[in-house]
Amino acid sequence: METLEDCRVAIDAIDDEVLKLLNKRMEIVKRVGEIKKDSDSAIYRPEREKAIIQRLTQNSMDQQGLLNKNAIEAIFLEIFAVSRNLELPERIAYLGPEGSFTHQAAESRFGAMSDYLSLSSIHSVFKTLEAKRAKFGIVPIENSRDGVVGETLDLLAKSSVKIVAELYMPIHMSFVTKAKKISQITKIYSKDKGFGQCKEFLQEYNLVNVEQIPVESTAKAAILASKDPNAAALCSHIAAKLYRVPTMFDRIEDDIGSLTRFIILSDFKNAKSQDDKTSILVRLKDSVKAGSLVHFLQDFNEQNINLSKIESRPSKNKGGFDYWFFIDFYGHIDDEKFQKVLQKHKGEVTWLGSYVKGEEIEV
Ligand SMILES: C=C(O[C@@H]1C=C(C(=O)O)C=C[C@H]1O)C(=O)O
Repeated sequence: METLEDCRVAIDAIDDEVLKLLNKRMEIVKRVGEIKKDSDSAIYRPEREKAIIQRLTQNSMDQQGLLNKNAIEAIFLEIFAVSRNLELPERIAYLGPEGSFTHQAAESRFGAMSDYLSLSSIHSVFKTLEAKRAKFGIVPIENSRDGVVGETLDLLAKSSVKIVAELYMPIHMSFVTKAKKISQITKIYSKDKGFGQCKEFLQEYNLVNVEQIPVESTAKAAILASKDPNAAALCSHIAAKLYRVPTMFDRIEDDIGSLTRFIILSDFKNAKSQDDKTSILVRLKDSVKAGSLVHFLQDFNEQNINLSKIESRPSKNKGGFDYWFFIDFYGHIDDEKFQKVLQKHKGEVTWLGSYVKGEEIEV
């Protein structure tokens, strides 16, 4: 294969094969959809998707192929999304506006072709799921730098919707503008936190004296920058793409390692996998009595269950100081050892979801 033309002929032939195989795959996917419909089971099976990616990554390594895990994930997550839509199109509600980081997280899981619903608050995402106006919801739950999103925890405590998956996404900020030169920029839009996250960049590029205008979201900032050739925005790259504002600098955040954990909400229970996490809400009968939390945690310890997180929140139920605990642990709600703990704490534990342990996704 010496010439460009030869290579292109070979690529075309391979693409024809790939397409044939994809169509063959989709025929089987349709049958899976019918089987699931007959048995009334969930379309989205994150544990199966994760197992496929792991198997293919291993295959690729064994074959010494050029595709690494990130590349395989990028291709196959899109294939899964198209497959699920073929089985049954299901709407996904997310914390908007379009171009928000949550939108980016949603697209990374549900692909570009799904039926999305942008909502203006976390509360509306929960309400929409409860009213069955969408099958899935996606909201942020914590950031590695800023801590938990209190509204999400409080709504999980009240709502019947369950966590069915989690994912961790690096939060990268871009400096976007229609201006040709940095010196032409007279104002910068972003969310207040956006300015806070990019202080060093603004200093380095002598932009601290340029007018900074805080707006409701980084996506709104991108919209405003798209309308003014002398304005810039600090926003996500998806917002820049969506509102067609060219990126001047990428990854301008001060803290490169900042990750946000997002949860995917729905109304079903996942089957067990090899690598699960479970979230529960614990309302101890006497949360402030010395030792009551210690005793509760000791029961986990005795069963050899490892916790990944514990967070206390004011219950907002009583006048004084009364706390609830949000606990994440490794395992599934149906594990025998967790059922043993549950037996001892009847009435104190609410199950919030069991799901495959999430990984950091590349964006
Ligand atoms: C096809 C299925 O449904 C969905 C799509 C998958 C796929 O395209 O491979 C895998 C898991 C499910 O989220 C299935 O459950 O096997």
